[in-house]
Amino acid sequence: MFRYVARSAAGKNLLRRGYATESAPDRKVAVLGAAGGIGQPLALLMKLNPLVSRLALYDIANTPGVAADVSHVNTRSEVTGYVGEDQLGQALEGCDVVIIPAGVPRKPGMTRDDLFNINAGIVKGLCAAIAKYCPNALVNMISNPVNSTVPIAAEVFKKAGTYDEKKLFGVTTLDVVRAKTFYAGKAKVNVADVNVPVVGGHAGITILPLFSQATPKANLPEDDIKALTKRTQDGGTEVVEAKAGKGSATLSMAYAGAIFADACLKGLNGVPNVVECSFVQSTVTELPFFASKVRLGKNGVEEVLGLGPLSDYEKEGLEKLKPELKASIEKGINFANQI
Ligand SMILES: NC(=O)C1=CN([C@@H]2O[C@H](COP(=O)(O)OP(=O)(O)OC[C@H]3O[C@@H](n4cnc5c(N)ncnc54)[C@H](O)[C@@H]3O)[C@@H](O)[C@H]2O)C=CC1
Ligand SMILES: O=C([O-])CC(=O)C(=O)O
Repeated sequence: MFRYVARSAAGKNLLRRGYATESAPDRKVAVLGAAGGIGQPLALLMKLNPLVSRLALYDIANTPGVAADVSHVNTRSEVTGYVGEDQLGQALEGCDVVIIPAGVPRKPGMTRDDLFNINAGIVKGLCAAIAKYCPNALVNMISNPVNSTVPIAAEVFKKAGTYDEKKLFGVTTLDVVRAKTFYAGKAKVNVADVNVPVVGGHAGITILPLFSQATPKANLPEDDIKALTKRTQDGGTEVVEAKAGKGSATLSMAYAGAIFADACLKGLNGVPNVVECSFVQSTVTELPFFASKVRLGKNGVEEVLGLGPLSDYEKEGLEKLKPELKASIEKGINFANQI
């Protein structure tokens, strides 16, 4: 375990002095996979978040350097690096939010499901440790394929007797981030004003942006909506191809992961009306997990919001995505339950 807390000559803890946000409650956040492409910038962004008081950075390698580096940033949280399975329990103990970007990323030509064989086992192991060391934490699952890793996590928690459907989230915020950016460009509106819900799941056609509900309204022609939908669905592949074998989205994902974790922390702290899209246990459709708008509160999910009115094109997209999403969910459940 590596703890990096700046101390004055008198031994006073400098990182805990003089910040206006110190009245915010103590909140411990862990990043599992913190030395990776997403993990490093995400660690930095969480270090910048004044709602975090303790930041635990865990990976199977290279966390001491990342933790030392991030710990020098003069913000509220105390940073501790943990490396290797022996230190996973300490990293998790007392956590309010656990963010999981651990696992392998895609290379060109791969689907997210091609990552299943490696990442399913990684997620299963990490979730077993969460059940043991911080069963009440909100879990933000980034590792792909999210459509399967979230159901795996749910099964692991059920087996451990700790499952609370209000506390498990598949992070689909990057789909929303992309939909907002692409819509703003096409509609020529200020991107900061844009809202677009994205529902379904987090792979290919299971990603369903609801541009009919986008604000500010722009009345874009149907062809533009179709092109925006396709670009949002293929956003991850666009990055994978541009990186040409060096991985998938990391910087935009860290940004998206930081937005979602911040929303979770605000909900825990009692900030009213915090709403983000996320892949959660759901009764919005007949599928057991589904991404939609979710209101976050003191216990995690406060309310899973419905889809709202859909255009005919979106209704068609919704029916088309269901078989693939159902199969990915079942694949995760079956994996977690095999002996
Ligand atoms: N939900 C989403 O929107 C997105 C998800 N992803 C997914 O996030 C995952 C990570 O991507 P990158 O950071 O680019 O990969 P990366 O390979 O750069 O980093 C992954 C990190 O996980 C660590 N790791 C591996 N096994 C571990 C274990 N058992 N415990 C803790 N750490 C472990 C590795 O040591 C490495 O540092 C991938 O599965 C990728 O597909 C990526 C972008 C967007
Ligand atoms: O496409 C990938 O493999 C990574 C990812 O999930 C995304 O960027 O949306």
